[in-house]
Amino acid sequence: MAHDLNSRLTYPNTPSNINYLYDPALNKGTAFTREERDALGLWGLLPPGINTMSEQVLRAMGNYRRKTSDLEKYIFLAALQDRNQTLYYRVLADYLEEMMPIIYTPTVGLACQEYVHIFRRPKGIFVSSRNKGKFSRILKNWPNKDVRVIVITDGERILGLGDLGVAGMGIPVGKLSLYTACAGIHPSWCLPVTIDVGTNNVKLQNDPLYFGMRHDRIRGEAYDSLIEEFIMAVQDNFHHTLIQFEDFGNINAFRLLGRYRNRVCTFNDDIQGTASVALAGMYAAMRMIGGKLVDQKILFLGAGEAGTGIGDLIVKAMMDEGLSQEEARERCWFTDSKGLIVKSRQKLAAHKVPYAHEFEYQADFLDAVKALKPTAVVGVSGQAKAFSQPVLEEMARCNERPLVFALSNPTANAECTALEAYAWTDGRAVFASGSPFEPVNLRGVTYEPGQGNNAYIFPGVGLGVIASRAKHVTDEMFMTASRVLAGEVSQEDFERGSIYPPLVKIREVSIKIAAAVAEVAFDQGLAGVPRPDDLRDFIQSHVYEPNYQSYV
Ligand SMILES: O=C([O-])CC(=O)C(=O)O
Ligand SMILES: [Mg+2]
Repeated sequence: MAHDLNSRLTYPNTPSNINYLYDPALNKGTAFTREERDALGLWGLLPPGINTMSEQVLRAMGNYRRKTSDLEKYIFLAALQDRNQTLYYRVLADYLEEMMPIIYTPTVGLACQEYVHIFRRPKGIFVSSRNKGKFSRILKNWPNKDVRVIVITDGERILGLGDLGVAGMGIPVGKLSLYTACAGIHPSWCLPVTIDVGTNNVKLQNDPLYFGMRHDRIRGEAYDSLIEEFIMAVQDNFHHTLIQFEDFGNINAFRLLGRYRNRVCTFNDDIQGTASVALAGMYAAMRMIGGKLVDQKILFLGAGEAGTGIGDLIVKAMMDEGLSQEEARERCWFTDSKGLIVKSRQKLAAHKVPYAHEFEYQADFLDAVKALKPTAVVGVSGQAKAFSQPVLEEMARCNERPLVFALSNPTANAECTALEAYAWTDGRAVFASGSPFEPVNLRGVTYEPGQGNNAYIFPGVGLGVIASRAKHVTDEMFMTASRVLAGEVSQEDFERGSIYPPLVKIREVSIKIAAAVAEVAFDQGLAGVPRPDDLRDFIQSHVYEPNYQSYV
């Protein structure tokens, strides 16, 4: 079956000779064999010599490393994806650690900010307020009919960078590259989507090169009906398609998740994927330093999607360990832009209410840390440097091993750097960040903290859901993914200061997560296929390897 998948021709019609060179899904460049050149009429359209894929990788890497800025590297890889998809995924698979910070956070953030300036070719599908009533027809314009996973954004909250309108498209594109690179989801199954409902970013609206809708963001019923139309258009056109919501604003994200999670196959990565990777970090930290999850007192900086998502999943995990919901919630505390969330605060958004405890209000984060003495601080605010020296020193004063998760993205938005986390806690912090940091050397000790990024979660969860054809994506699937991920962290990882496995293992880990998630789908009666005898084999049979197919 694996062979079938990897040798499958994805072209809908019979391609002409030139399509073999210009369709990125078909192109092999100088690697077309003699026999293929004979059969497809390619002689003369290529230099006469024939390269192996390894030689092509060598050339691509030479060109990649010649680029002197990260943005240029991003543009190079985007162009490689546009011309030779197989080689692009080969290079990603072979050099994932090196390329992850380019195709993903932090550089993808910069690429979105510069999107309308660096734009070459469109990737994915754009629907906008202009196309209202025609979404289903627009999806028919997409050449691949077997779409299994969509990542959609409306560009309102791109990483910690805010409203980037249609320029948010870089995010679905990047996430789906990771679906293929990390979990071997076939590229032809992947569809990035941006729904352009306008932007409130005045700078973009006034940029002469901006090519999104220049009106303010549509809100209320008009907005909801565009989303509804899109969700229905997906059901009309494709079967069993997972829809991942990405980087929507808080004002919409929770409501949409609530509305669709039991109707279609969907999840919100910023709420649920981030929650799952953070919970995995907590589980791994408990293995590393001893202690129990239920004994933690967690203070979140930021009460948006990530914060609430993490809080809710941690509460479930604590309930698994015997606490009541009430008791579990009492171990999670939140601050937002107005300070500590407590009972006496007026007009709290619905998702914050369960965490409004009886306590003295604190306007300032440092004061909240001093008053509460948390065992963990989790930064999900997008506010660079909010874990200041006094905050981290206070954490180190009341904890032998304070947990410090600076999860905001990209790197420049992290609540503290790795160096700050170690330097201001005498090297005792258990640190994780959403975006990558270089290893830190402090007084002769080297720390290589892990990346607590949802990239460890969504590709594997997605593969498990796609393979099992699960009807819905459940919290149990994310909790299972957290346990599997935490279990993959080795003693060696702990010794270098990491509570996540190294990125080189991400493919192997994603496949384990996928098998465990599929198991949950079968156990919960949500699967759309019969339970296979060997789950591992079954998952493996859905995994794409970036090798050239033979055309003769
Ligand atoms: O994309 C990432 O690196 C993680 C994420 O979902 C976000 O920050 O919005
Ligand atoms: Mg996101």
